[in-house]
Amino acid sequence: MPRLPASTLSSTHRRRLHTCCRPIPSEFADMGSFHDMRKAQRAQGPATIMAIGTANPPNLYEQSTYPDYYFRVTNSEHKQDLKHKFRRICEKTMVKRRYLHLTEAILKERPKLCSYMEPSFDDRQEIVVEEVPKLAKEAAAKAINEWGRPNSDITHLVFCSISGIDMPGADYRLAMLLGLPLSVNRIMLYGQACHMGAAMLRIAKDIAENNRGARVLVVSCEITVLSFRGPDEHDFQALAGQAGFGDGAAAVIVGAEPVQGVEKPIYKIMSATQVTVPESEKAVGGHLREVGLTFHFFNQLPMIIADNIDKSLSEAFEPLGITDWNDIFWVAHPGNWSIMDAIEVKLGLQQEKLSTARHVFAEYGNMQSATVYFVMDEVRKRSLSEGRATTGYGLDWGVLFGFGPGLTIETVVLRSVPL
Ligand SMILES: CC(C)(COP(=O)(O)OP(=O)(O)OC[C@H]1O[C@@H](n2cnc3c(N)ncnc32)[C@H](O)[C@@H]1OP(=O)(O)O)[C@@H](O)C(=O)NCCC(=O)NCCSC(=O)CC(=O)O
Repeated sequence: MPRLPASTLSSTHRRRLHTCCRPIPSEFADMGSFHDMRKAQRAQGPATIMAIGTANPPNLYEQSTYPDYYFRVTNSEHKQDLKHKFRRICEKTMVKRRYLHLTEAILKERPKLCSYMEPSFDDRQEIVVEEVPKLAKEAAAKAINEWGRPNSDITHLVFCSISGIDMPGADYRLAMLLGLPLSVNRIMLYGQACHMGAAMLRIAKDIAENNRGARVLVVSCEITVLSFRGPDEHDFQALAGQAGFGDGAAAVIVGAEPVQGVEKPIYKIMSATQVTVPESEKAVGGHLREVGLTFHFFNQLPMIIADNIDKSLSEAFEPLGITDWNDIFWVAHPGNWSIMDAIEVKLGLQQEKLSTARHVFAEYGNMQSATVYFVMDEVRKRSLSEGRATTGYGLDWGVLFGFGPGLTIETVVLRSVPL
């Protein structure tokens, strides 16, 4: 199995890499110490993000011309009033452009996807089972390339996608496409939504800190093929979904105790928590049926999120004595423009705090769980290009914030590193 050259790793690192996720070595049995065995299995430092990669399908759609495209390909040109309404909705989103897997050519081959509610699950499923692992591979390969170590050093894979459920799953297909070792420990999370970007960091943190030497490849891939559908004048929510969601994949590599001179920390994950907001089950969600995935949300979603974010932040930052949310850098899942407006007003945030989230949303749309990794990538790149002192726009502490069906709120506390 190819590994880093022996000269690159100290003997301590070599020992750590080899103890990860393997049966307890016999030397510990002789020690007779349960405590020492447990200590040896765990990492000493915090989980650290060491690489980020992103990818999109090649088909770019400008929002300004999307209503014309959408009504043409769905054979809905006769619904001119609805098209005008859709144009206004598209403008309201503030999205400028999006990448989508579906093209006119694909839709011609699969016309059921263009109807409003024709049973079409098989057509949709055939696409996503093939395409989700492929786009995920592009993002993962970029992250692994930045990381600088061989694929064979990945010990865990945590993968999420709303779509593509199959057996063996998209995690298996991705592992094969990347040539990951057969010993890699895989977790596949299907059918969740936007909060999973943050939730997977919570999972990766637990894995990295509890398995010395673990290197976790975290991957998100969202393709909107399950939810694409033609317009209907009585379904505003479906129309709003067609206007705002985009396709994208992202990957990060997480591990504790980075190998000096080989692995380059970007952010340390200091804590990660999830909370479910009571009586908010219908605030945002979806249903997977023969017609594909339908999407639902309350118009009050921005206020529900804004009303609940302060409590999560206070609990997360209380140990650090931070109470002013302008003192931290922000890696936020944007959701939609009104959600960011509501958060900004409620917390009294300076406009620059969510400007990176707004930029990603405008350039790509809502890529659900992948979006927050695009924002994280942009924050560290802008921090570098603007000559800031740290990967967090010069600040030490930051929040990676996500929300999704439940209503589920995820709060991840990040520590930046010096640039
Ligand atoms: C569609 C929107 C741009 C609308 O924004 P606004 O509400 O500010 O705009 P607005 O009030 O002026 O409404 C624009 C047009 O839509 C109409 N409209 C608004 N609400 C309506 C409703 N409930 N039913 C019918 N029509 C409605 C208005 O009358 C108007 O039409 P007219 O012009 O004819 O008067 C926004 O809601 C949006 O971006 N939604 C995208 C979906 C979404 O909310 N995603 C959340 C992501 S959740 C997430 O990220 C987590 C996850 O999914 O897990």
